[in-house]
Amino acid sequence: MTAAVSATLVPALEAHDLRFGYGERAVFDGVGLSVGRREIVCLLGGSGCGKSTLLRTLAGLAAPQQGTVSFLGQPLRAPHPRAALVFQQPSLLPWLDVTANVGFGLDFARQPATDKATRARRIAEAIDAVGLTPFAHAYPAQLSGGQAQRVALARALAREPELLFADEPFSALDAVTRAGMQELLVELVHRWHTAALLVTHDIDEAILVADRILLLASRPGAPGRLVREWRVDIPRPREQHGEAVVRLRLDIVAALRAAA
Ligand SMILES: Nc1ncnc2c1ncn2[C@@H]1O[C@H](COP(=O)(O)OP(=O)(O)OP(=O)(O)O)[C@@H](O)[C@H]1O
Repeated sequence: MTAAVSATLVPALEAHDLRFGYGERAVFDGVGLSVGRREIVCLLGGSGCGKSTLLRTLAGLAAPQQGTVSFLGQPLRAPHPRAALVFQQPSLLPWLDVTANVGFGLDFARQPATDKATRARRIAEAIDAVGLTPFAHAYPAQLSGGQAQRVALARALAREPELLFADEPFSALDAVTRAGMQELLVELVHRWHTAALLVTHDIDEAILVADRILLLASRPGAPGRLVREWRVDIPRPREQHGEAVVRLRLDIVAALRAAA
């Protein structure tokens, strides 16, 4: 087998037996998962079960007290330059316009150096992909919440990541904007040939977006654990009221109740 072929078999992300806690209290324990190349995995769970903490640990922002995380087959001990993050708040710099905010994503520590032309191309392509070319020189205060989150997405994509970590990226948006952003995310992940790990508490969002759903749940006082997994083979675009979607939603609701 050639090196190129074997490299494609290495998952984007792999974690084994992870534990993280504050003091004596474990937030999650015994967590193992993987995200394949170009795969969209949703980490679904109720409020407070440890989703964000797990995402931070998987992204190298928090060190696990037990277990290992590998990114592209290598142990991960700090945020990886080929990974990008999007959070609930777009966290744009108010004194920079859209182009400069997207470019800022290329200036983070440990990003590979890019020449001026490549940098400009990557920024322009990412802004175009999220439909904001007419706003390329607008400032954050001139953007709607949905547009600001598009800039955050463009800032992540301009880095050409192997894996996009997203923590409830659309939960602050209205329902219509949110539906559009979910479709856009799937389209961009496919177009950029990246993988994505999306944290959400929204069952419908997980079903509409994911290739695979992992359910994280915790009983009161107990650490969060991955309790179920679903492969979502429903063809896209997925209809919210389609038979397969409704059936999967019922199954997830039942699993959430059983885990509570
Ligand atoms: N800095 C901290 N110190 C102590 N406990 C914390 C800290 N950060 C989070 N926690 C606790 O860890 C648990 C998991 O929090 P986390 O934010 O990961 O959950 P979540 O599933 O993402 O919740 P939500 O969906 O409401 O954002 C919660 O009980 C929270 O109170």
